Amino acid sequence: MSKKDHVKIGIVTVSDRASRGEYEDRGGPAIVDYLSEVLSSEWTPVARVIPDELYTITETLQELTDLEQCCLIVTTGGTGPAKRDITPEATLAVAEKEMPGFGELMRKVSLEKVPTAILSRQTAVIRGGSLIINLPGQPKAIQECLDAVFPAVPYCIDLLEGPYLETNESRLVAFRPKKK
Ligand SMILES: Nc1ncnc2c1ncn2[C@@H]1O[C@H](COP(=O)(O)OP(=O)(O)OP(=O)(O)O)[C@@H](O)[C@H]1O
Ligand SMILES: Nc1nc2c(c(=O)[nH]1)N[C@H]1C(S)=C(S)[C@@H](COP(=O)(O)O)O[C@H]1N2
Repeated sequence: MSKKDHVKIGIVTVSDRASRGEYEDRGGPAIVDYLSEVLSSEWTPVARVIPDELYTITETLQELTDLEQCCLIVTTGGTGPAKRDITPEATLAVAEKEMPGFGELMRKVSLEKVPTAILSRQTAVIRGGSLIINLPGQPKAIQECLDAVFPAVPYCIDLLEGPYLETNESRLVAFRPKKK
């Protein structure tokens, strides 16, 4: 089976309360909806809802990269300053390379929406063939952040020698400096 036939995208909700069932997870489904709208090529979500525990987050990210071989993993939640917010630390703990431009751009565009955007320490990293992107927990932050960075995501995955992601160009145009 070629990589193109089996494109997996990891979706990780990091929330104590959603993982305990105290509220319904709206973050994971919002990421699935976003990707379904933007991507025209086929893909399969691999979703997890986990608590804000360092070991659980690193273990989940390792599973989705090393075992599931997801080309892209999007996390939501746990990026703020509160004691239990440790998603960026867990992401950096499994990283081979940090991609600081993602966090910089997402905070810049988010600041046009909310003054508290600077409270998110969200980042992005590379591990093996996976790009991991952190998003804040507020479900509305998902589209706000992904619209800004997603044009660069398919080319980043090309550079990782992953699958060729295609987008619905009426919704979002992927920028590829070098055409296939
Ligand atoms: N998965 C989710 N589904 C729905 N709403 C969410 C989700 N995650 C976060 N939120 C909302 O966004 C707010 C900020 O998210 P944050 O990640 O800081 O959560 P929190 O307040 O630390 O608590 P928890 O980890 O229990 O979700 C939450 O208080 C909640 O109202
Ligand atoms: N686009 C966007 N970014 C945002 C927000 C938002 O509503 N929209 N919320 C901010 C708030 S209030 C916090 S505390 C931080 C961290 O959120 P998290 O701990 O839920 O990840 O993200 C910030 N970034």
